[in-house]
Amino acid sequence: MTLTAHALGWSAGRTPIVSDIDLKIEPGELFGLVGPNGSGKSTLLLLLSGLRRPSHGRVMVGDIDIQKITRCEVARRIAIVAQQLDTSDRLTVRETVELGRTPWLGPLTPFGADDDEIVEKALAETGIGHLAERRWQTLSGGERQRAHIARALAQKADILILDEPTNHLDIHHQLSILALVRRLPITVVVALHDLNQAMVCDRLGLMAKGRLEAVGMPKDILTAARIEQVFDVCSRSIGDPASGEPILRFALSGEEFDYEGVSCFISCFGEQHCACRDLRGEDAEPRRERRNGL
Ligand SMILES: Nc1ncnc2c1ncn2[C@@H]1O[C@H](COP(=O)(O)OP(=O)(O)OP(=O)(O)O)[C@@H](O)[C@H]1O
Repeated sequence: MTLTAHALGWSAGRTPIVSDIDLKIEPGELFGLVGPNGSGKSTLLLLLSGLRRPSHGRVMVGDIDIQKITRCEVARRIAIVAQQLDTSDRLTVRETVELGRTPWLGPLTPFGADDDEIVEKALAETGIGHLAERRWQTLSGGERQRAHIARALAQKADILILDEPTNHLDIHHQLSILALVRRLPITVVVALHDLNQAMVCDRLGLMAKGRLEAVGMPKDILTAARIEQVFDVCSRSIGDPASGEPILRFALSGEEFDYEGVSCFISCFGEQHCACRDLRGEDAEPRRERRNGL
């Protein structure tokens, strides 16, 4: 199902937080949102999910304006795992995941065997089947995160929105959640801080200062120049020795950065800006000359 933002914006009082977002996310696409802290990723995800009412513009799910349908109708189409979700209810993990079925239940459609099966599958896919009868309050941060993802999967929506789903997770669970997300035959929009993890997305949107700075293929979005401009760090892409897949390495300006066995001093600013540009492989020869001058 297509998810479209038209001239979308949200302001806190008079302060614009997210502005002028035009974006079309295609059915089945894995769309990643990257950007520095405070750039507006979570706000945009809340707007796209219908949990936050836009100050400007609109969000369409398929050809329906999400502000014009009920919360339950939105929830059948869009599931979200937002940041800092919590509950003080004395629920078990299974009961929490069962909440994902709520949009599909009604007086004539009570919780049944099909719902049980969906919940069981969501617990298994997120690797928390063994925690099903545990109380929510006894879970670790990573276990809670996986339970939230299970609840969203159980919702069986056409679009899944995830705000930093790998937060709190150890490396095994980070990779398994990302692999799961990639396998899902639905539209997924995911905010990620790890730019290497973001490389697996079909397309990326780069947020900066509340605006969508660029949208495109990961390799075209995560260029050294853009990373430097938006994140204020130097970066270079190296090939994985086994697969040849690009891996990004980062350094703060002014840090030592090992380049082809040569230790280079990097400065992102002023005269020595060129040293950083050299690391992108644009002009290796002048780099050596300039290094002498550093
Ligand atoms: N309700 C609010 N009132 C005032 N300011 C807000 C509100 N919600 C968000 N902001 C501000 O808007 C900016 C964007 O916040 P948002 O959480 O969308 O950023 P983010 O890109 O998700 O950040 P992070 O990577 O740190 O999670 C931040 O500066 C934040 O402080």
